[in-house]
Amino acid sequence: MRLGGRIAAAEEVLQDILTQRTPVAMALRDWAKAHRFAGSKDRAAIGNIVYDALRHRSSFAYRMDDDSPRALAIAGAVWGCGVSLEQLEFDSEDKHSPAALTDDERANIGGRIDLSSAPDWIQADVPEWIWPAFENNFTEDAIKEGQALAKRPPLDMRVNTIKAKRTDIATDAIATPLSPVGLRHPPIIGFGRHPDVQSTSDYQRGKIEMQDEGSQLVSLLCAAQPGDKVLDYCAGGGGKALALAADMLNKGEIYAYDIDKRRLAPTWQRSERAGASIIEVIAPPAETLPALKGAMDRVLIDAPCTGIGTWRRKPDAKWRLTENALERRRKEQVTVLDQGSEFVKVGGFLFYVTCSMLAEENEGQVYAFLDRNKGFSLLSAGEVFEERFGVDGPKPWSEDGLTLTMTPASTGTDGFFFAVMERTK
Ligand SMILES: C[S@@+](CC[C@H](N)C(=O)[O-])C[C@H]1O[C@@H](n2cnc3c(N)ncnc32)[C@H](O)[C@@H]1O
Repeated sequence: MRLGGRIAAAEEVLQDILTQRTPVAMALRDWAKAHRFAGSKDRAAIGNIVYDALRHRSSFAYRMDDDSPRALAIAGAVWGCGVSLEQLEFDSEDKHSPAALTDDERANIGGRIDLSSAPDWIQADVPEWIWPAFENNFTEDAIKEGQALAKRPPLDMRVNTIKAKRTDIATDAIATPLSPVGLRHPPIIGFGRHPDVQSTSDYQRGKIEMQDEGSQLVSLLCAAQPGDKVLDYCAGGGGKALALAADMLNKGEIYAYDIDKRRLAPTWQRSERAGASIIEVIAPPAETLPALKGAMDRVLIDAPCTGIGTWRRKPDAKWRLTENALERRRKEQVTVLDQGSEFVKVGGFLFYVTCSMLAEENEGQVYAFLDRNKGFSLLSAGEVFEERFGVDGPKPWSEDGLTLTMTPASTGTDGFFFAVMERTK
C-alpha cells in the first residue's frame, strides 16, 4: 500500500473507534480481516497512525482545527510518524488515497495554530473532565505528565530468574534503568514495529515475560522473601505473581486469586512455562481461600482501577473513561482492600498497587482504609525503593514521603502507585 492508502485506512479505523466505541485493537483487527491485501508492514503503519492519533487526540484536533477522523489520521501520520507535508500530496490516480489536502489543512499541518495557546488539558492530552483531579496531583508538572502519557511506550520484558540471567537472553534489547531483571526495546520510531518477542525461543521456554518496568518494580517493592506465604488477591493473568515467584527464588507459597475466573485462567499455563512451581491458583468459588485468613506474610492488592498509567499503550481507554467508571473502580478498591487485608497476619504486610495516577484511587484509598482499620500502619516505600534500586536512578513522585507514584515522566515506566502497610494488631 502507498502512504495515501495507509492514511485512508487509518481514517476508517479511527471512524470505527470514535463513532462505535470499538476498542482500538479490535478495530485494527477487523480492518485487517476485511482487507486481506494489506501486508504486515501496512498493518503496522496503519496501527502507528491510529495509536498516535488517539494518544494526542485533543492536541492534534486543536492544531488541525478539526477533530474528524480524517484530520486525526493526517495529524497522526505527520506529527506521530514523521511524514512530511510533501509526502502528503497524494497521488490522484490512486483510488485508495484520501481526497487531496485543502489549503486550510496544509496551513494547519504547517503549524498555523500554536498549541501553547490551548487550554492546559488539551496541551496535556488529558480528557477535560478528569483534568482538575490530574492537575491536583501533579500541579505545575501536570502538562508534562500528561504529555509523557501521550508518548509511544517502550516494549519491556522481565527476565525470569528462575530460568535465566539477564545476560543469558539472546536479544538486542537494552537493560532497563531501574529493574535489575528488565530488558527494553525503546519506543518505535516512524512506521517501525517492535520485534515479536513472543515468537522467540527465550519467551516460549519461559525465560522472559512481557512486563512493563513499572509492574516489575512494584512486584520487587513487595520485597517478598524465599519461604514467605504470599497472597496475590487480584492476580488477573498472574503477571505480578510470576514476578514475585522469581524474586522469592521459587521458594515459599504464592496463592493467586482473582474474582474473575477468565482473567485468572492464563496463570496456570504461565506459571508452568516459567517453572514457578510455588504458585497455587485459587479460582472462584475459592473454597480454600478462607483458610488463609490471618496467615499471610504478604498480601498484594493490585486493585482494579481506571488504568490511567497505561494510557501510552491503551490510548482509546483515555477517551472512553467516564466518571461512572471511576466511581465503580473506587468502590471496588474499597472492597478489595477490606477483603484482602483480612488475610494479612499480625506483623505481615499489605501492599496496595494501582496503575492509576489519581489521588482518589491512590493515597485517598490508602488513608481511608487506614481510618477504617486501626490495626494497620503506613510504612515508607521510598526506603525500600532506594534499597532495591539505588539512589542514582530516576525517582518516583511521593506526595506524603511514604507512598510512591511512578509515571512515564518521572521514572520512564507506566504509571503505578505503590503503598506498603504493616498489620500491627
Ligand atoms: C489490575 S488487575 C490485576 C492485574 C494482575 N495483578 C497482573 O499483574 O496481571 C485487577 C484485578 O482485580 C480483580 N478484582 C476486581 N474485584 C475483585 C474482588 N472483589 N476480589 C478479587 N479480585 C477482584 C479483577 O478481576 C482484575 O483482574
